[in-house]
Amino acid sequence: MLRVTCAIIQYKDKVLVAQRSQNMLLPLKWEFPGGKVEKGELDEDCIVREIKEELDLDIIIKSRLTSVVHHYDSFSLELIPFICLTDTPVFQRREHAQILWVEPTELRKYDWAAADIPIVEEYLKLVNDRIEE
Ligand SMILES: Nc1nc2c([nH]c(=O)n2[C@@H]2O[C@H](COP(=O)(O)OP(=O)(O)OP(=O)(O)O)[C@@H](O)[C@H]2O)c(=O)[nH]1
Repeated sequence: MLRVTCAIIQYKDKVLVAQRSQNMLLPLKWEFPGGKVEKGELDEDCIVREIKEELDLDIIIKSRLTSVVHHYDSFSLELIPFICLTDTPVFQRREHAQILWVEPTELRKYDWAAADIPIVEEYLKLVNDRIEE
């Protein structure tokens, strides 16, 4: 099965969300940036590489969330999410239609790729648990 990593990148109180471009698979759906794990590559190395390639952003990995197996009509994937940190909000937009820093409370507004929905929910639960502590 296709292994894909994605990053919930945090900067201060915001997280980065990206809209796939019209000519990508799942056009105009929102996702967390990332990409396919290469042969022999560690998931952790993949996400750091993809974020550097797609956004020219340096990240450090904070934690890993639960992987999601999802079956789209034309392919299946395992999506492996990481919570990551960066120390600058400045990124390059190289592949996506839009990339935005948003408040976690806004995350549910976006038209997510279906595989990302459980990841958004797990992340929101973590953020909310932290606020209630
Ligand atoms: N990056 C990313 N891909 C996702 C997410 N959710 C999701 O279903 N996908 C799907 O996972 C697949 C691989 O993602 P990708 O196109 O970013 O991978 P990549 O950069 O390595 O592709 P490339 O072969 O064009 O270089 C895509 O079909 C995409 O639709 C997500 O949150 N982030």
